[in-house]
Amino acid sequence: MNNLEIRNELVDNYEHIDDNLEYIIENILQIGDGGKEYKDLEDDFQSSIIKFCYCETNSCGNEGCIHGENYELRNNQLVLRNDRKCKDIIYECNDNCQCPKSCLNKLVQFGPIDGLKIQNFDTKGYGLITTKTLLEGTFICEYAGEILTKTEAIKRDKSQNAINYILCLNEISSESNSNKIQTFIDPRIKGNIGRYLNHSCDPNCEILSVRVDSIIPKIAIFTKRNIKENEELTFSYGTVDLNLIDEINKKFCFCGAQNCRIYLPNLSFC
Ligand SMILES: C[S@@+](CC[C@H](N)C(=O)[O-])C[C@H]1O[C@@H](n2cnc3c(N)ncnc32)[C@H](O)[C@@H]1O
Repeated sequence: MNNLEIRNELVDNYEHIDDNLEYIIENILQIGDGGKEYKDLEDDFQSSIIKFCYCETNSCGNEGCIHGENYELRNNQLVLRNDRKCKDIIYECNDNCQCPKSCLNKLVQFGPIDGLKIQNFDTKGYGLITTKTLLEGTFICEYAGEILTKTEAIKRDKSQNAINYILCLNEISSESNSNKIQTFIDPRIKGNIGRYLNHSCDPNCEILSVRVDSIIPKIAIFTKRNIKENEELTFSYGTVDLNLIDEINKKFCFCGAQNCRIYLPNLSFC
């Protein structure tokens, strides 16, 4: 499939298996409580990135361009470059950029790949498999849900005992090492296809933080290696710190990997 020819807007044809869930194709802001923390989050959610580029080439490879050269064409498909400038954080080009419409630095913003299927894995609940083979560096989907304040994330974390969907992304600011940017996403009730991805201690996918036009990052799932058809897609939910897991929240991991850490990772709120 040639992504470049087919996609120039977000396309997501997936749906939930449970009618009580609301399918959303992008992150949305939680319902507010009017407090300062919520208002700050709302400001961030509504703010736009003002750094755009003026590149004349498809790859935005100009020296000084903050965006480009994150992806490359392999087998007629856009995949992550191994030698990209920044390993964890990606800035994609947006509508304000002056680069050509055919710019290669737009991928996550166009939505999930085709061929994802929800499957029941018994001990782990539902999971996501791919019905086709995938190259290393392929974008799978976003982990999209409600963007929460930290207070709301902690509150919901305490009440989501059986199955927990809240993901906390920690980014270290380049300006100051001590400045951590935290993003809390909950796709439990309002979420996209990414909410079905299970954890593995030896995952075949990884998460990257991707920004297009908002300060709030998208959490994007990419393959870490070539993947065969019908394989389950997994990523690591984080680290396991037994000192931080209380008995009630200790959950066994059933990933089946040789290096399995026995318990599911716990949310790191600090
Ligand atoms: C983001 S959801 C993944 C989808 C979920 N399995 C479902 O049925 O909707 C995360 C939850 O899935 C379950 N889960 C994910 N990975 C697991 C694993 N390796 N072992 C056991 N349970 C797992 C846990 O209940 C976890 O809180």
